[in-house]
Amino acid sequence: MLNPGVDVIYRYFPTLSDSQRTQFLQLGELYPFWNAQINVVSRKDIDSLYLRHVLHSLGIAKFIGFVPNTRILDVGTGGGFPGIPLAIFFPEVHFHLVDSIGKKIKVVREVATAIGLKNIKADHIRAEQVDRNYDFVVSRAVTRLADFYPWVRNKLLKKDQNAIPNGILYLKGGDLREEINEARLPAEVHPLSAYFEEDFFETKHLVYIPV
Ligand SMILES: C[S@@+](CC[C@H](N)C(=O)[O-])C[C@H]1O[C@@H](n2cnc3c(N)ncnc32)[C@H](O)[C@@H]1O
Repeated sequence: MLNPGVDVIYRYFPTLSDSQRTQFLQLGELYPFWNAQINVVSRKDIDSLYLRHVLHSLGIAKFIGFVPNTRILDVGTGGGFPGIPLAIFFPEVHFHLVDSIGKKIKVVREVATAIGLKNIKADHIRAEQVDRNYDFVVSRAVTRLADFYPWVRNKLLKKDQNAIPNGILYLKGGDLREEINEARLPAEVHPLSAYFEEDFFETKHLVYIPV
């Protein structure tokens, strides 16, 4: 099957504005360009950018519609996933993208500047060193939940302003039971196959941990 292009994003999110559609379209040129210089997405995956990276990141937007001025930390964002697709989707929400590898943050900044994203700040810093507070922490494929949770549990604001309590929204593949049991957390697991019909999502989940 041919790898889907930006149309897969337009199809699952039919109410995007013209400027959002343009921004998503621009990602299709920017990521192959930057990825050839600084590896942020596995090279075999770059042809499936929209399905495996952009749409996957937007699984979070199917689960929750953040209210304006929500503050979100993306831990271990790499080249900007899930933070950049979410920042395009939620232009009135503030995103802080961090990664411990500086050259990945360079790619995030270059992409954000090129598409005119104003609602993100990207910093080369380890998650453990971030000293601000947020409504939600988002992340994809960084480390096991048992290790991840201690990095971020003190960074969540007590006061909720969204439809669900503040917490962690973690995109994960594979069998999660062992990991969730190990972390001993009150995690909810939401299969992304409930939102997206492509085979890729059969094994993909969104883990929500209210804090
Ligand atoms: C497998 S990559 C995933 C990148 C991105 N989230 C994605 O899904 O494409 C994991 C990333 O987490 C970053 N990372 C690992 N530990 C970190 C920490 N303690 N603080 C910040 N970033 C970290 C790594 O530098 C790497 O870029």
